[in-house]
Amino acid sequence: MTAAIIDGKAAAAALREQIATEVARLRETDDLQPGLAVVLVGEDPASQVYVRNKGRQTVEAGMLSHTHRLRDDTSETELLALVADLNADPTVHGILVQLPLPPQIDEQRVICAIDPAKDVDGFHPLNAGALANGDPGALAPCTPVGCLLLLREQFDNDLAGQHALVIGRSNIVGKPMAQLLLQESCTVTIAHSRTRDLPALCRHADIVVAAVGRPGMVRGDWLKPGAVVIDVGINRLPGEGDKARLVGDVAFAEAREVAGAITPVPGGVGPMTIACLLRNTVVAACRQAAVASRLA
Ligand SMILES: NC(=O)C1=CN([C@@H]2O[C@H](COP(=O)(O)OP(=O)(O)OC[C@H]3O[C@@H](n4cnc5c(N)ncnc54)[C@H](OP(=O)(O)O)[C@@H]3O)[C@@H](O)[C@H]2O)C=CC1
Ligand SMILES: Nc1nc(=O)c2c([nH]1)NC[C@@H]1CN(c3ccc(C(=O)N[C@@H](CCC(=O)O)C(=O)O)cc3)C=[N+]21
Repeated sequence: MTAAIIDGKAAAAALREQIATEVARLRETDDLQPGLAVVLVGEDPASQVYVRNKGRQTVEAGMLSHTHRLRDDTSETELLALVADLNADPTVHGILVQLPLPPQIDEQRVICAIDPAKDVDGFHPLNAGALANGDPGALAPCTPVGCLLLLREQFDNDLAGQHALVIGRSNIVGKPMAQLLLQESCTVTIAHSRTRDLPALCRHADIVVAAVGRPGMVRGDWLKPGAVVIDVGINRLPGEGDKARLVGDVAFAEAREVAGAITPVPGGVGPMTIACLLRNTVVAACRQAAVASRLA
């Protein structure tokens, strides 16, 4: 079997189209222009690319984009002061502080300082708790929501009863992914670095979401034939000349021979993450302005 390739780039473009339509309507009828502030501390090249793409796509959707670039040696106090300013700024409806942060800054303290209503990453404990409670209004983390939208499309919106294996248990991807799949009535297994016999677990899974950060870790012969594979991993390997080559956490060529459908890297989950960030920003803006949204 050769797997269908799940086109995240196209799905993300379609979602951004819907978002742009909704933003145009909000600006016209409610005089509301959703605004997203992105804060980048330091100069990690991958983060720079990501932050640039976000800024561009925010503007293309008709929204306001505020980008704050801070030095690598920024103190926690300085960053918390900026977050407080953004919390108080009525033109900012969504705040994203790019992770990871340099070691002198306590990430949890910064995440907790963001107004939960503006926490479009869905990382604040209040939003994480709302997601765990199954609150449909929770602002949920963008990457797992993007994965879920791709999965729903594969399963005609009915994931009930599917065996889902999530590899990785971070607060950003693995844990919220598991919560969302559970909410869809999947039977969910969460694997991590201490999991025993991951290949055997994987062979039982109808859905595999790999969010590990290890290039090509999930092998073709780990997969149940026909499984749907969502590859969250973004790993940069040395490529031709000084260009990096992006690869996922799944050995793509092998997996393609066994899986029913698989996301590529790049062009899979990554573009969906940004589209979902824009969507969360519109939803957050509508709530802050007490205006009905047609997106949520
Ligand atoms: N496409 C996108 O939009 C995004 C992509 N990413 C990418 O996804 C990947 C994961 O990101 P993130 O969740 O932040 O990463 P973390 O490093 O925070 O988490 C990695 C997880 O993988 C687990 N793990 C590590 N080694 C193994 C192993 N050998 N077997 C099983 N599990 C293992 C770890 O287990 P333990 O907890 O035991 O240490 C941990 O839970 C990265 O490549 C990242 O770049 C991230 C965010 C967005
Ligand atoms: N507060 C916070 N929120 C995040 O959501 C967050 C973060 N910090 N830190 C870093 C990770 C990583 N992440 C990506 C998003 C999009 C692509 C993406 O668009 N990738 C393109 C390729 C882009 C390229 O060429 O580098 C693709 O996969 O096709 C990648 C990675 C969000 N993250």
